[in-house]
Amino acid sequence: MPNRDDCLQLDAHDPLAPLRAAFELPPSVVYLDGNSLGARPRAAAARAAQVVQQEWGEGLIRSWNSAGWFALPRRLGDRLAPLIGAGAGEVLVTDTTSVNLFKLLGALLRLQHERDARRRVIVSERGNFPTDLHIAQGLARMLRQGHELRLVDRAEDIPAALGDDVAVLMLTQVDYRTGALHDMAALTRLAHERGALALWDLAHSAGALPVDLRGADADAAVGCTYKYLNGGPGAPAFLWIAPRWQGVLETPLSGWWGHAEPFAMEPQYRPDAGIGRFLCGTQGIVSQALVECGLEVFERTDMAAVRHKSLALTDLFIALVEQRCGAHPLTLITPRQHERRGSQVSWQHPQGYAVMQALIGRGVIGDYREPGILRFGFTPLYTRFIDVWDAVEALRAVLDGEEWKQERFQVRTAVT
Ligand SMILES: Cc1ncc(COP(=O)(O)O)c(C=O)c1O
Ligand SMILES: Nc1c(O)cccc1C(=O)C[C@H](N)C(=O)O
Repeated sequence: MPNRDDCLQLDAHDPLAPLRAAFELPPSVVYLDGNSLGARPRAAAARAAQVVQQEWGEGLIRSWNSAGWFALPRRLGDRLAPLIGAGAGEVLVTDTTSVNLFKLLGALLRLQHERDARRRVIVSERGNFPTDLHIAQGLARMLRQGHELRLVDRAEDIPAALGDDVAVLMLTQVDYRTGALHDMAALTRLAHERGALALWDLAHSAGALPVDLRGADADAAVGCTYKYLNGGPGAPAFLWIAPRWQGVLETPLSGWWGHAEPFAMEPQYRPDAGIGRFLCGTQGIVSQALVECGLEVFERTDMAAVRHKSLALTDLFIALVEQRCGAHPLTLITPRQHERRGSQVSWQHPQGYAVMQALIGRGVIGDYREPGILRFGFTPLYTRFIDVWDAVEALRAVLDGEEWKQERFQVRTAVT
């Protein structure tokens, strides 16, 4: 079993180690929550100042053209595309993940309705991130055509749920609670064999592991930029549409930014021929601009190297927790098999909330999800092997010393 010096050696030989300098991280903190909010790229502060002072302050309205503001959602989409196995002109950075889900699910349901109106079921997992399910529920209610959500409790039950009434299989590739990774290609193939379309949420996979949307033959996808892509709090999300559906799918949010000629100011909506039709209205440019700082860092490595380190970090974390905290009631809920694991590790503990607060009190930042889940995200661009060691030592101290029993660690905050 590795010791602290071994971890330092692993860092010394890590080809990704130099990338940590691209991020601002407090020296006293071990940050293991990049699966919720990624760390700040150092370049983001200067970029924000440039947008606010020069582009907005001096350029004023001219900056929509001269600073490329109007083109940002497409330009960022093209820059993000290689990370998710997409091509140029197939991705937009825009709106939120929830809103993009609404647009794409609405578009896919409409397409299926035209092909076979009996297909009115959306299949997903009960454990999917709540917003995905809420958006589907809201759409189904709004459409008033008898659409419904069919939820399975276990991934093994997905095939049986894909009956001939299914319109869309809507899944999140990496589960936000357990970190379990779906086989996107196999499930998409199965959906297609059954006549359904496949819509993927990449919130916990984009920037965390190699994603191949085209290779998997997926139909559409959404994802966040504020997690592993380090775009900043509330940074705009992204959406992808398969080449075969470009110019075919219609957005239910037909706003002027998606018009073929926004500045023709026509009263009649006429969609852009390509991905642009999935824009809706004016974008938050300060937030958009910062996404670029996160994407730039990925251009200094490749996703195979990121995945290699991610698995090494999560393997080490699992092994050390089992060895050094083995006397405590911690249950691993993340799959051990590499092909089934994203870039996070989750443990269930009867006092999970208080344990996480005590850990944060020691400067080791993960987060907590119901029921009783301690969640640790590993971002290979900036997480070191020594961070893994120090996090496990802090967890051991919290558990051995029963620090979590302190009153202050029982207080529930709004965001956990
Ligand atoms: C799988 C998944 N989808 C969507 C979201 C969030 O969507 P939004 O950015 O619209 O709040 C999250 C996390 O917040 C998530 O984990
Ligand atoms: N989107 C978040 C937010 O608005 C506030 C706090 C956390 C988040 C998150 O991203 C949570 C995250 N999607 C999760 O997996 O739980």
